[in-house]
Amino acid sequence: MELGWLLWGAAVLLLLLLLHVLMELSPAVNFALRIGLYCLLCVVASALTVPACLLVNGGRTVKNMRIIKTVVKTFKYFFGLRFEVKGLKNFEVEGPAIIVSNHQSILDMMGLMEVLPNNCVQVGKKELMYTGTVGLIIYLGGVIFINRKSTTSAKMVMAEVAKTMATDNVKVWVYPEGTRNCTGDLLPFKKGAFHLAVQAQVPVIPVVYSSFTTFYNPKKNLFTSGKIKVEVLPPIETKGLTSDDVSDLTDKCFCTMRETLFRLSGRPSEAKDSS
Ligand SMILES: CCCCCCCCCCCCCCCC(=O)SCCNC(=O)CCNC(=O)[C@H](O)C(C)(C)COP(=O)(O)OP(=O)(O)OC[C@H]1O[C@@H](n2cnc3c(N)ncnc32)[C@H](O)[C@@H]1OP(=O)(O)O
Ligand SMILES: CCCCCCCC/C=C\CCCCCCCC(=O)OC[C@@H](O)COP(=O)(O)O
Repeated sequence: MELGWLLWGAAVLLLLLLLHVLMELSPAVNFALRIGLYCLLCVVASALTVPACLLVNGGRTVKNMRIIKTVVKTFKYFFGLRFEVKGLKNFEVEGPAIIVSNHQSILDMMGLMEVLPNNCVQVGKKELMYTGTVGLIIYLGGVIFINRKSTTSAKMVMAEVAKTMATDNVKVWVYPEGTRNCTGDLLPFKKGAFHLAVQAQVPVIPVVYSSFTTFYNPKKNLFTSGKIKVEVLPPIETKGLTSDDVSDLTDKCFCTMRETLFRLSGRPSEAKDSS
């Protein structure tokens, strides 16, 4: 029996050693293992968090986001990631708001939870519902699912949100690029978030994460430890704006966020070029 355990121990040690050597030798293996670990963490942590959410809050509610946030905030230690956050006070607006931020990777869930204010749900693509335990925890957290392939149906869901966010007093977090983009720049913004803000007459709060490109690049199999600067910018008021003003509001927010992204990522000259 004792010899059996000893052999198991030796086998596990050997496996860990082999993985370590492979990770040192091959960036592709290193990248795959680190991303694999992230996905595994999400799946396992979700499986453990689902019962906690059900026991504490009974079902699908934004209150579950507090529990999810507490769990996800520990993930950064596994990957040697650090966040430097500024401007959290800008979240302290009276009542609901639309929060918009840049979206670089699935790793963004760590940055999201690092700063997520209370009573805040995200808008997510409906495909996320079918990611097993992760889909279940996202559902329980109250995420609003949209079908990106159908503008009509996405608009209907968001119009409904515009009606309920005041009564429910929730903030809504939208990634206006509409997809992940890890180029160090922003994609042109979709307008849904800004229509929502104007329809509900609530402020837009931009949040900008510095570029991941120095420590994370799937094309180059790069994923090391790193520091992410996060800035919560002052709210942009929408009181009195109408649907005719949505394009200007979108452009204004885009320019402010792009300038901030370049500043945080150490690219000040390009920020000047874009203005
Ligand atoms: C414990 C362990 C846990 C582990 C883990 C936990 C994680 C727990 C957190 C999970 C968090 C998930 C986070 C997911 C993150 C994503 O899934 S990101 C992807 C999904 N999100 C989005 O796509 C949001 C951004 N997209 C939009 O807002 C888009 O505008 C829409 C609504 C989808 C529409 O798409 P589109 O048709 O391609 O876009 P767009 O060109 O803007 O609109 C077309 C026309 O419709 C108009 N329009 C658009 N929206 C509207 C509107 N609402 N009203 C009126 N007109 C409108 C536009 O003005 C435009 O007309 P024109 O101005 O050109 O005449
Ligand atoms: C029974 C089915 C089993 C399926 C197992 C799937 C396992 C998935 C495991 C881990 C995934 C962790 C994902 C955390 C949530 C990430 C949210 C996110 O970043 O979604 C991407 C979305 O914003 C934009 O998508 P695209 O860039 O347009 O694409």
